Amino acid sequence: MTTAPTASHYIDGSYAEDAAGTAIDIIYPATGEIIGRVHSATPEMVERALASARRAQPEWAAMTGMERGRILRRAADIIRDRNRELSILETYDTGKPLQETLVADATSGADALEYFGGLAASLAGEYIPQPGGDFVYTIRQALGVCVGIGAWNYPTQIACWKAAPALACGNTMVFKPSETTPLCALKIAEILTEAGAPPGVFNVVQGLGDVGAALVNDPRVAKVSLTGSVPTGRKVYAAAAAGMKHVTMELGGKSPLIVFDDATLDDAVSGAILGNFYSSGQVCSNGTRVFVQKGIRDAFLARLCERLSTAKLGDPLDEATNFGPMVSEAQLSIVKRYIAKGIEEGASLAYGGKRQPGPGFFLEPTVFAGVTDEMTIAREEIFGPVLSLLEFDDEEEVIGRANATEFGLAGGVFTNDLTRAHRVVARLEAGTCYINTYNLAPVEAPFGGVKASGVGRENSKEAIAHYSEVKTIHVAMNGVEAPF
Ligand SMILES: NC(=O)c1ccc[n+]([C@@H]2O[C@H](COP(=O)([O-])OP(=O)(O)OC[C@H]3O[C@@H](n4cnc5c(N)ncnc54)[C@H](O)[C@@H]3O)[C@@H](O)[C@H]2O)c1
Ligand SMILES: NCCCC=O
Repeated sequence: MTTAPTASHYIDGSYAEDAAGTAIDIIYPATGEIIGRVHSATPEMVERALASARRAQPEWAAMTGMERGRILRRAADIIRDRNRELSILETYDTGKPLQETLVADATSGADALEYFGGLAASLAGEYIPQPGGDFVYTIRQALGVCVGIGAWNYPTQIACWKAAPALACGNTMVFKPSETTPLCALKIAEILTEAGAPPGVFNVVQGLGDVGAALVNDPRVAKVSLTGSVPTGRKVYAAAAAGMKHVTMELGGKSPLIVFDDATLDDAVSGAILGNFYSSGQVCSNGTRVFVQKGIRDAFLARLCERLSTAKLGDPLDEATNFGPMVSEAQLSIVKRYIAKGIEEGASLAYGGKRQPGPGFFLEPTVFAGVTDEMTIAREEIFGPVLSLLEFDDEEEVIGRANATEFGLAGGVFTNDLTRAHRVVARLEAGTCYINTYNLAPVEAPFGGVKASGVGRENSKEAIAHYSEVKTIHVAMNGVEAPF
């Protein structure tokens, strides 16, 4: 299979190139090899993409929801038919093991297109009766041209989670993938065209932050949906506010995972593994602060380390591999700096911590014990395979400590006392909570953060409100009275 893209951008229903743009190497994280190259969008490419999206939007919005939905559902079917090929591409883009990408990426993208394709026909307003037979009705209208900006950890999923609700509502989109993972969104654009989306409905341009900023600042853009870090979120939110644009902000986290001493030990350890080491720890909602009640702390740590010793690091394209490399040398360096900081500040390295010799950006799954709330590794998002284990005595204490962060993306509780579980999650300051499980994100359920972790929700019926607006129409049936 060839991984090099046909061209850098996808505009107005076909691939487009402008070699004048700065070259961006595409690096396979498992080997460090350059497997392709794209060019950052020049101002001319940005203009072409936005003009195309603007041109296409009224006609796309004028189609019935049924017609738009049919195209999205056809795209979902094509994605499912090509799941293996798309999963391999996702693995080349990100380094995530094929074992994972086969079930979590293109499939999740297909779920979004299928779900919002199904909803499209039912997007309707309300009829509101008024005295004397007058009435009000509302209609739900598209916003216009939307911009999607992606992070590098889930390139297929992020493109689809943004495109599917946007397009279902009658918007068009210009999507800018992360410069680290430029491949997958191009395939989604190609598939949408194959499924029948008219030219300009979904466009992809490559580039770094400057290209993202050019899109966000353009007056033709009505909405911006960003998946990225909190610092980038602050910049993009501010730029969007200047243009009074709608936003969805899916940002970073430092989520708590609370394990009470009555939890089923192996389930709690499974939750901690899913919440720290899936995708080599590069998941926004990860429960990286694992609070374990004192009575089971030693047993928990021993079992966690025992199970980590069975992780299979290696060639991500080998389906037996279940732990891949970090996405880039740069991200690996960031994480290594955090590991050094953890040691320097007195946390005890209980497992891993080392880069794997050889090519690629492999870092061992890493566990710190004896972590305290003030340590850097307990406060900042690391975005790598580093779990911090903290101890606690009681419920009240742990809720206070769990919430003592600027982030609010997710949170989890493991306990067999379900009354306590519901009581605790009700008080966690987080957009998504888990009881006796962790890190699920089905398309039917809202996903997003509170506090600095974000604004708005992706997925579920909630996302419709973030990609459309309601128009209110008052109708008089009995003439009009006026004071003079
Ligand atoms: N909440 C979520 O759903 C979610 C999901 C995945 C990742 N994330 C977060 O993403 C981060 C990791 O991804 P990253 O390193 O790619 O994030 P990042 O913030 O560095 O970049 C995200 C995107 O924003 C673009 N960008 C940068 N500066 C910009 C600007 N001024 N204007 C417009 N666009 C700009 C980048 O080119 C990239 O496409 C982590 O913090 C992680 O938690 C959040
Ligand atoms: N599978 C959900 C991932 C979202 C954040 O990284």
